[in-house]
Amino acid sequence: MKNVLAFKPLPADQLDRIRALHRVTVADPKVAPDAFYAALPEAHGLIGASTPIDAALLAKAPKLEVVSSVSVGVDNYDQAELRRRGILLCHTPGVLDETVADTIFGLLIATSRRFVELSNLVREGKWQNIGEDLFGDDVHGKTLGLIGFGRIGQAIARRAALGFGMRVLYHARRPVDLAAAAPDLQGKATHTPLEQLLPQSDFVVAMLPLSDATRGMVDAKFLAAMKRGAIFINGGRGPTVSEPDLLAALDSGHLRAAGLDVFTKEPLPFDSPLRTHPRVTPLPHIGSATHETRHAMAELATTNLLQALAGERPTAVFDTSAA
Ligand SMILES: NC(=O)c1ccc[n+]([C@@H]2O[C@H](COP(=O)([O-])OP(=O)(O)OC[C@H]3O[C@@H](n4cnc5c(N)ncnc54)[C@H](O)[C@@H]3O)[C@@H](O)[C@H]2O)c1
Ligand SMILES: O=C(O)[C@H](O)CO
Repeated sequence: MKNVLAFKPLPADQLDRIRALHRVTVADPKVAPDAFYAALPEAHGLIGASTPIDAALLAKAPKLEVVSSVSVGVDNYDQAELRRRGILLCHTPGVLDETVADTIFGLLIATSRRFVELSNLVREGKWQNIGEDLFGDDVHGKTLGLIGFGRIGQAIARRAALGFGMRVLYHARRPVDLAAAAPDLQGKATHTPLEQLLPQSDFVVAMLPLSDATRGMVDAKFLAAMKRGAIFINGGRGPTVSEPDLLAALDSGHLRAAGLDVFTKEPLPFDSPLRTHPRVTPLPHIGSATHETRHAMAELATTNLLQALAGERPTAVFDTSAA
């Protein structure tokens, strides 16, 4: 029997799976720091999400064998320190792709058809004539530029190309072998250099992990290269975008709108201009937040944790060797 510290609540059935084999403490360091730090020195496994795990915290956990994240993104964890200490890092790729792609498509439609702004007219009793000044733009038939074309990017491309008849261009670290990875997208998504993708796209969707290479990638130069009147959506990680540069591009009228599920600082600070900007549709990082998908993520994270504690290779280990 080993010691597991759940730093976020888990569904009861997944906690039961762990409790059947190990001792479990549930303590979120932001809510119950005393209980969390009391359990940390004896913990063999950590499971949870959205809490930074840095070198100082890891130094207090000498017995740790595995950190199992209930997320696919692992930028919250000090990967180099985990590798140095020989601690496995596990995550939840794949099980959330379709749900996150649904959310991103929702943002595409909401921004282009001005759902929030026009819904507010109804709520405020201001619905009168819907004239040209309140029309939106079509989504179907337009060009989508995807920045990041991994599991989720491909699920977005599928909706765009197969469901909405869109032309799909993508930029990634390297071209994807569609015949092997996504045969249904063959001939329907084209690897395109960024400098050609940006001026051609009516919508640009960033679906990038946060790394040294992607931090601040969407800056003034990137935004200026976008087509005038285009819409920008961020579903990856907030710090991949310079928020001041995005606001400037919106205020100058170069971009028509932005849909944002992620922000540099979360929860979004009350004084952020992005919170109330009339042409920004902000969401509170809910890409994967459905009952079904969050349960599937917790289930995979639990499986990863139990496998690691049993000395088996977990289903989804994140490769920290590049850190
Ligand atoms: N909003 C949400 O709730 C939510 C949900 C899930 C994932 N995410 C974020 O989305 C990210 C992507 O998830 P995924 O499962 O599709 O990952 P993935 O690893 O399958 O795909 C990542 C893609 O980004 C590309 N990429 C990485 N670095 C790049 C660079 N420097 N330049 C250009 N392209 C680069 C890769 O080539 C790949 O195409 C996650 O890491 C996470 O941060 C957000
Ligand atoms: O990376 C992820 O899985 C999402 O952003 C949820 O945290």
